[in-house]
Amino acid sequence: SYTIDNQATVTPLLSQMQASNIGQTIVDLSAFVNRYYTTSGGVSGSNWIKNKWTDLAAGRSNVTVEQFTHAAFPQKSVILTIQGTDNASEVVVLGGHQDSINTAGTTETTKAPGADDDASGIASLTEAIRVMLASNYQPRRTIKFIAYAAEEVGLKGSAEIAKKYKTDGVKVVGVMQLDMTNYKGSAKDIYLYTDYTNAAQNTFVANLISTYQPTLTVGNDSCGYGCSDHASWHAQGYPTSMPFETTMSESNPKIHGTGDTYANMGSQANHALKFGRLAASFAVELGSDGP
Ligand SMILES: N[C@H](Cc1ccc(I)cc1)C(=O)NO
Ligand SMILES: [Zn+2]
Ligand SMILES: [Zn+2]
Repeated sequence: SYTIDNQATVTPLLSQMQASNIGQTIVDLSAFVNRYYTTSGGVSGSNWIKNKWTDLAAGRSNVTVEQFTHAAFPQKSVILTIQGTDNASEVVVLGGHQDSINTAGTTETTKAPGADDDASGIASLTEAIRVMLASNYQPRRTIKFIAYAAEEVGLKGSAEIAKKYKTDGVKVVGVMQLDMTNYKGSAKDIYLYTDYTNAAQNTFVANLISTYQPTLTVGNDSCGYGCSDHASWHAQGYPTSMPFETTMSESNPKIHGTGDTYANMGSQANHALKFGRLAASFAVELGSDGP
């Protein structure tokens, strides 16, 4: 039962979140020549996220940041864990992918800034992490933020992690995927994708938006294939949601090339802020539930 009853905690967090911080993270991540899963840029991008999230976690005894080593490629996923208190065995997952790609072929020197796809998602999550940790928020459930490696080449990072969690019997109660959050290409603000996701959780996400961001408009659409890392978790039977920046037909035409830049999104992160706020409300409302 998806109750929304943590307004006293969530509302102040959302007001502390700033588009400028999200924009800076997009700029920093898209400064790597690329973040491809097999290049030095991909390895460096992973280390950048690890260091950034470690800085945010400083001084918090119940917060850890680790890199997940993948068997088949060098780029590591990054996992920040906020350990729960009295319901810690139940886990809430929020993710985005850190890798970028240039469909012309991505070598050591090929430009693939990946500002929207998916530095924007990582940046939205990072701002949610910042305010949650700065406010010393203590969840009852365990909350995990994950920057997946190797999404562009077949959801490889998330597939390995989701399979491991299933094998280990981890009770993941909900997953949110943020992949592309800053290109405002459609009429409505947030589109909840209906395939490879969970309908009941999607209704909860829509209710989070109407409760905490009532001026925003919500639509639905579908990808028709496993279009991001939520599909890896869905395959393992976990409930997922993917709030997306546009309809499928109006998606960002610049992705997977040299033009996916912060400048080409107007050098502002106002759209991504909506998704960061949605991520924070999802994390706190689900994270605050007891056993
Ligand atoms: N396939 C996805 C991009 C993508 C995802 C959803 C929609 I709608 C349009 C485009 C991808 O490249 N993820 O990194
Ligand atoms: Zn992509
Ligand atoms: Zn993507």
